[in-house]
Amino acid sequence: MNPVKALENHSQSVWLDFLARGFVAKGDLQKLIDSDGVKGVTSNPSIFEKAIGSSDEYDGAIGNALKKGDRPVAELFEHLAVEDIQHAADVLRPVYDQLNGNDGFVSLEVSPYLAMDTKGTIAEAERLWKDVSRKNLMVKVPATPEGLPAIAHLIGEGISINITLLFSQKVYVQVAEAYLKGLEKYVAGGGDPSHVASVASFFVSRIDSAVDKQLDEKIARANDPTEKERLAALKGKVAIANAKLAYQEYKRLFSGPRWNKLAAKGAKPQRLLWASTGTKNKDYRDVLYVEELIGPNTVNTVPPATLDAFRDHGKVRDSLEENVDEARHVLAELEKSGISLDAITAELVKDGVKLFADAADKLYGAVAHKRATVLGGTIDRQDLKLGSDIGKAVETATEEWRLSAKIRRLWSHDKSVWTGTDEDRWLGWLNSPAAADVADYEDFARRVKGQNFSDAVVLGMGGSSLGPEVLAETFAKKPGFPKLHVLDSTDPAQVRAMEKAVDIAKTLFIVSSKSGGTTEPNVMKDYFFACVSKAIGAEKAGHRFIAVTDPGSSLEKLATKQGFARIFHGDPTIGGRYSVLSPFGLVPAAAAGIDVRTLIKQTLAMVRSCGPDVPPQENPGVQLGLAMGLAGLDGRDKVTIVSSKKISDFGAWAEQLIAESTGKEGKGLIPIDGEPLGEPEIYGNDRFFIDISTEGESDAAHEDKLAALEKAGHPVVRIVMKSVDHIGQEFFRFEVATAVAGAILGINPFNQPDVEAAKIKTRELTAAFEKSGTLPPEQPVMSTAQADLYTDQKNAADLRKAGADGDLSSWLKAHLSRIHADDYMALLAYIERDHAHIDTLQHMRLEVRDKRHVATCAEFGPRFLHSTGQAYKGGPDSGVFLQITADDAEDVPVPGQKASFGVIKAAQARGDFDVLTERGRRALRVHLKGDLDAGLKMLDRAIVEALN
Ligand SMILES: O=P(O)(O)OC[C@H]1O[C@](O)(CO)[C@@H](O)[C@@H]1O
Ligand SMILES: O=C[C@H](O)[C@H](O)COP(=O)(O)O
Repeated sequence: MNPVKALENHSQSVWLDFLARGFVAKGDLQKLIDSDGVKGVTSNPSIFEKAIGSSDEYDGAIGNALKKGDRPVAELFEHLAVEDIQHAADVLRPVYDQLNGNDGFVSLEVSPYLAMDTKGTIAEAERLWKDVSRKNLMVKVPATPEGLPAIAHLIGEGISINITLLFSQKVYVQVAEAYLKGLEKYVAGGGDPSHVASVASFFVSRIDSAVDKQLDEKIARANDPTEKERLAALKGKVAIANAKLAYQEYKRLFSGPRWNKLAAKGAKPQRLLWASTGTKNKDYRDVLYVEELIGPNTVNTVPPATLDAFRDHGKVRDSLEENVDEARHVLAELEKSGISLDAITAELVKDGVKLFADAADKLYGAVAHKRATVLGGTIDRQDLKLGSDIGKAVETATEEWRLSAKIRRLWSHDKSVWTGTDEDRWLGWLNSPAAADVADYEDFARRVKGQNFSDAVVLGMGGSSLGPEVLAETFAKKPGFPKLHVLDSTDPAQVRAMEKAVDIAKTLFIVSSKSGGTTEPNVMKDYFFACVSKAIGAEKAGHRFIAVTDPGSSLEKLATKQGFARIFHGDPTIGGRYSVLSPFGLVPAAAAGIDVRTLIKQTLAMVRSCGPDVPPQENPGVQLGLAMGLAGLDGRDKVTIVSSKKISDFGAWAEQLIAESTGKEGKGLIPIDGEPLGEPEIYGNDRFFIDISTEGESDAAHEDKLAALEKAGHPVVRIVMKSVDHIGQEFFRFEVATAVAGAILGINPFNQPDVEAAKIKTRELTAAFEKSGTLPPEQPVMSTAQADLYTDQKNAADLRKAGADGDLSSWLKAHLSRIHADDYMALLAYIERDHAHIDTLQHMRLEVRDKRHVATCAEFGPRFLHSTGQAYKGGPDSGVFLQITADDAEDVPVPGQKASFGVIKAAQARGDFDVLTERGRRALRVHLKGDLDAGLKMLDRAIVEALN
């Protein structure tokens, strides 16, 4: 008789420790049921990894599943696994029915990532039970300390459970106890226990592998030949002895009054299942762990090779209760040898969880890769060319992130990914795209359209303005919708320019401030509220205003009082710079007629690509973040963003995200936005390039330049967006990347401690103004008819030492001579941000870059204060700053207060400058007098001269 089939005569069931789609579909499982009497199937993450991850068997199924809609990688895997388990369960169903539900089971394991999470295990097991929806399913739960209560709970709900990763007799008793407790609860609740089944998967061969290793070490060290022999005699014996004794416990546990009471109600004993029965040591018989463990009411789940071997040459006898005393002796001998089986089994549980988690990582990585391949251009491409040093560092960190589950921890709001301060409170952005109330945005958009507004103006700063600005600059005006503008300045000329650019009587104002307390949006609101009141009457003015603010803010109160048309609430667990995919970006988007539904849909593809279930290696956000962070630690901390024409404003948003998030505690990344791409010679070794464009935009000349940079040893990241409609994908990718880079740099990427310092100084100055009507006097270090120069004593002394004397040129020369390799130079201009001024500043910065081979920034105040300003003050001390202020040709009053826009701007510039110099930064302020354009030209010439 077929030895496998013969096991039936010994009341032992054989299950198959294997599963694959084709194997079931082609009828191979059925054949084993028919010929060998196989009565069940077990799966585990390693089995699925081999089936799905290491073959192309499932590629078609993955493609089909994705045709019905994209989904997270874990869900995609689960979809395939559930289908496989259902197919196998259906093939085994006749066995189940024939044996009255006593056999014919298929097992599916909960995620190994949940092995230390009771609640998570319960939720997942319940979900799998429901999704598979087959009576002959067993959900596998590990026998970890956290798994045990989950087992009792799930059995208590009538769910059949296979307890896995069980190695020790002591834990086995706890497992049986959990089963009994669960059954008692189920029965007490009126459940019929005859529908509940359970097996305790007692692992065998892994024990021998671990014990033999220690025995071999002891044998090698022992001098006494008798001792060597005694130790050698234990090899290959312990696992079987351990299992035999567990079976004795089984007999005890499933007899006696407590059990009889349950049995009387129809409960089935929880059978011991011998798992891990494939022989690992080639010196042992390949059927060892089957032959020696044959006994009634047990199961042996065997891998296909062991099944074949046993069919071929297995010997069947009732072996399980043979030599039980000998088994005790083997374990006592082991103890005597100083080898602790308890320690080994405890280690094996941990190791088992890790092995299955490793397999799951590999599996999820493979599924993520297949998903990305099927979706193709739906997900924006990213190509990292990092060079060997940074490349290797990223590889090492990728493995470290995988091993320490950091991306899953990041998604589960674990602050220990960063500094352990309060980062867990600032992660709402991870879910904001999925949580977006698209229907509400669409309704809002319809209402806006219905009112025939000519313009919509966002009044806000930093995170509240830069995202909307990217949208306004990237998307063309939509027919029927207002043109979107953004105002983020206190410069009087800029405020007036906006007033002139729009038709006040037909404009919608969106006042955006998370805190509600930021000075700029409040004064801008006061100004335009007065303008609108004048144009259409005070009582109607509120109808033209919308507020976007966090619940309970002062802005919300004011908006309610002034009768704003609508108040959208932000999420207080999202910081400003991470808020673009929340109402702060989506309200302006909807107002401008941008298709929010499509924007969110496209974004979610990247959210899934960066998900907790996508291992670091395949996770584009993690890869970019590791590269940015590690390059930064390697001295390449100038993240140079090269945005193509169609998304030219993207860098302005990314700049805030990167600088305000990472630039603190003397560390951080300095984003460089707006420098056109140059030849390799003009760059120092402190650069990290990110080239971002939409498909088809790049040309050969641009590609050659990037290739030359790569060749010169600069790390270059290329991101190609399918179209501008994918902008949300880039917002999300960069948010994840920045959070990851923050972890690498060891800072809290969600606070902005140094911005506050400048705000305090500004408040002091404006308060002084409100009292006295003037700002406190200041003393220039040099004064001419065209310009005054200001700085603190320390800077002045240093500059004088470096040759600064009576003229502007000498001061500038001295200042610019302080720029050294790997420094950056930043122009901080508190003037109107218009095309002409942007061009002038560009000319100045490029002169500095090309002559000094350093990174440059051209920023406008006060907007950069809410953006890169954090890094300039709190980041690495490698900045050389030239602040530019000017007389305002025309000042603009702020209704209801003494301080005008011009005064506020002046106070902001001084507050900023004071903090820079207090922090010992190299800073000089030039105040241009008279005509601004003439002054700028003069300064431009002076800079060129100073550089030559
Ligand atoms: O939305 P709020 O609260 O007005 O803040 C605007 C900006 O100011 C900052 O807090 C910095 O000052 C940014 O982080 C933020 O995006
Ligand atoms: O339930 C089955 C177990 O997961 C399997 O038997 C483990 O076997 P291994 O030790 O060969 O990995």
